[in-house]
Amino acid sequence: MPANDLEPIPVQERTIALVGLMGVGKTTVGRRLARRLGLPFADGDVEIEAAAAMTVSDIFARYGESEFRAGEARVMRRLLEGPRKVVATGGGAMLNPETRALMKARAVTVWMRADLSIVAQRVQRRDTRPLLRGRDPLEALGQLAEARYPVYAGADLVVDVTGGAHAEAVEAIMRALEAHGVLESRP
Ligand SMILES: Nc1ncnc2c1ncn2[C@@H]1O[C@H](COP(=O)(O)OP(=O)(O)OP(=O)(O)O)[C@@H](O)[C@H]1O
Ligand SMILES: O=C(O)C1=C[C@@H](O)[C@@H](O)[C@H](O)C1
Ligand SMILES: [Mg+2]
Repeated sequence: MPANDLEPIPVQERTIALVGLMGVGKTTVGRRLARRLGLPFADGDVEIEAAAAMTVSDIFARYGESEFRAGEARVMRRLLEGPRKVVATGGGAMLNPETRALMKARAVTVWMRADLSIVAQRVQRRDTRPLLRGRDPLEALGQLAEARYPVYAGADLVVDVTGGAHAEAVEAIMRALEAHGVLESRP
């Protein structure tokens, strides 16, 4: 069904979709946020890996990025059409126009934004990101930021998560969700 045919849903019933660059904390913060909200958690990359029975790196290596993106769009559709949850999206998921349209209809999108220097340090911990492999992380992330920030900027909420611990990022997102009317006000 095209995204436009889906009934718009109230903000309090929407899935919370975290978007932003690789390494900004979508997975690790998203899992904690879901626990805090008492919602299920799903990770786009994990779901793609489960569907393909291979790692993101292997999908890129064997089939190329465009196949990965097609699979990513299918997984995002399933996650966004399903019950309310917190979703950590893959860093490139929001670039797909269909996924964006579904997000608009079904989710509250939260752009997690952090200084590139911090993100560059974090992504060096694991070599699981094919778009960064063999490249200077700060330079590669800078190029991705240039191309993607205008897209991420279309998110419903922008939360700066620079520097702090995971718990601080969760708090910052909770405050933004509250201000947006997604959560009941807390005392
Ligand atoms: N606020 C934070 N404080 C400390 N470490 C963090 C914070 N956010 C993320 N990290 C660490 O940075 C690394 C990358 O985080 P994470 O995997 O959650 O990012 P991601 O946005 O899901 O990236 P990807 O798009 O590659 O899946 C992890 O080692 C994580 O523990
Ligand atoms: O930013 C991206 O394009 C990517 C981010 C990761 O989450 C993975 O989806 C993959 O490594 C591609
Ligand atoms: Mg992740």
